[in-house]
Amino acid sequence: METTPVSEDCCVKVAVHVRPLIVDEKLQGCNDCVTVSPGKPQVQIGTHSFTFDHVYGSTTGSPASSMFDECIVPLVNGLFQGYNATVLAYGQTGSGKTYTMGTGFEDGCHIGITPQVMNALFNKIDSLKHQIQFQLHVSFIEILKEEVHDLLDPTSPNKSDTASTGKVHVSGKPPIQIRESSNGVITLAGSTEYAFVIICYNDMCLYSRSHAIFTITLEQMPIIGDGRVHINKGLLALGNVISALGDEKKRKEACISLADINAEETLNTLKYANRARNIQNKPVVNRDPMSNEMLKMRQQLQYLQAELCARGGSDEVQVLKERIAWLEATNEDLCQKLHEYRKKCNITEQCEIDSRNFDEETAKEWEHKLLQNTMDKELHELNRRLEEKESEMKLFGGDTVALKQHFGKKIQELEDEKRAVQQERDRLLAEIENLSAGSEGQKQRVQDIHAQKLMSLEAQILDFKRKQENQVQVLKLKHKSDEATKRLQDEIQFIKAQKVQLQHRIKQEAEQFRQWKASREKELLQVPCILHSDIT
Ligand SMILES: Nc1ncnc2c1ncn2[C@@H]1O[C@H](COP(=O)(O)OP(=O)(O)OP(=O)(O)O)[C@@H](O)[C@H]1O
Repeated sequence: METTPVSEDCCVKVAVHVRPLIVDEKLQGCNDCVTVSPGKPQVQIGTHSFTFDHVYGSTTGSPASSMFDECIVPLVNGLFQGYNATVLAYGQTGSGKTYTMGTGFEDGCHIGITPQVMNALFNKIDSLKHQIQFQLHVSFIEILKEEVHDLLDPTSPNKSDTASTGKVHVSGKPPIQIRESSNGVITLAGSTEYAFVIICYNDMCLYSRSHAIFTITLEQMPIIGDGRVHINKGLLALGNVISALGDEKKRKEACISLADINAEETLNTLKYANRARNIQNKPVVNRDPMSNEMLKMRQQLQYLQAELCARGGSDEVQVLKERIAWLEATNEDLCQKLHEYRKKCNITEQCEIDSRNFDEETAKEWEHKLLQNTMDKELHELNRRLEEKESEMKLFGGDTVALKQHFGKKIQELEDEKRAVQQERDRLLAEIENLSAGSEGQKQRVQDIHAQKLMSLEAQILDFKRKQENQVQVLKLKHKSDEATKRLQDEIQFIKAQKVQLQHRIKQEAEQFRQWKASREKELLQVPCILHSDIT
């Protein structure tokens, strides 16, 4: 159980119950030794004066009939709120503890505290039974010679007798162990505890005893729909002398006798009771942690439900609804604008793409034209060089032919002349041969003529040789010329090859540009389709 402290501390309340002189005391001639101040909770004994919370009995004290309402009812009410309480009757033997606590039942018309507590308890349970489910647990023990015995033990042979006589009897059960837990709670290990969902007054009265501790444990669960949740658990121990000083809230009844023969004991009792008033308590509510949480949630739920109900028909809700409607309309409008903006963005973007495409195309065309121009110039230069070389070649080629014809003719002429000279020589040599058979004179004359002719021929042959040497020189020059021509022809071939390559490149570049332009135009033709699909 969780305990919830309350804000205020409180002292143990002490009430003094002064019983009248009983018959035996009167017979013994006893006199009153206790004086109660009229209308005040004060008691005088000899020279001692004590002030308590209440003083009942005697001729000048409060009537004992008001004791329950004034002292006990607040404790019973506190029990339903989850507070513990103890009512302890203290006093010497025969001072009226049993009479006051009402556990004897032998006094006929008198009803003591315990029966009244039970009566009040069941009345209250009855009035709340539709809202709260209750469970009562009772235990009843006695203390005799410092041993604790269970008076609710069903095996006890004297159970019925003790209930009727109100006297203390030892049950057959082993002594109960008194234990104190770490949080100061006193428990009675081994005691029998009776649990009652619905208990009647008479049932509880069966277990009433004097010189004993009667403990009532009350558990409460609110009835909410089908669910049952523990709220708190209160403990009311009537006459609990064991844990009196450790309990959280106590009501102390001090019973005293008026008889002067008990004056010393009465004085001690009053001193003890007076000290007990100084004991400070800090009341706490025993609450189940789960129920505590549930209670918070329930309170929150109730608060929210109340707020919801309160707002349900208020102007604030109407304003909020209108604001929601306005926000929704604004949102729709903004969505529409966003859609249109995106559409425009797409178109602008496409225009930019087109622009970029246009720029790219222009640049490409410029590049193409520049390249074509450069290559045209290069081709033109090649043509110029080719023309030059061909002109040079033509020049070389013309001279060579003319020279060839010239030398060919010359060689032919020289060959002819050489052949003619050789024939003439051969004829002369033949004539010289024939002259050997003729006259000496004739021979001599003929030889002379022939010698002259031979000389002339030899001179002619020498001339031919010289001409031939010139011819050789000319041929050497021609060879050189042929080599130059060959180089020139190679150059022309090279230039022609370059020209062919350049023309091929020009053609290739033009074709590439044409293809690029065609694909660009094709892309541009596809643009409207892209826009259409994007907008859709
Ligand atoms: N207020 C009272 N008015 C009339 N008679 C009383 C009152 N208080 C006690 N008596 C009577 O005094 C006698 C002794 O009382 P009681 O048995 O209650 O004392 P006790 O303190 O319980 O004694 P013990 O400690 O020995 O059990 C009983 O006969 C009882 O009827």
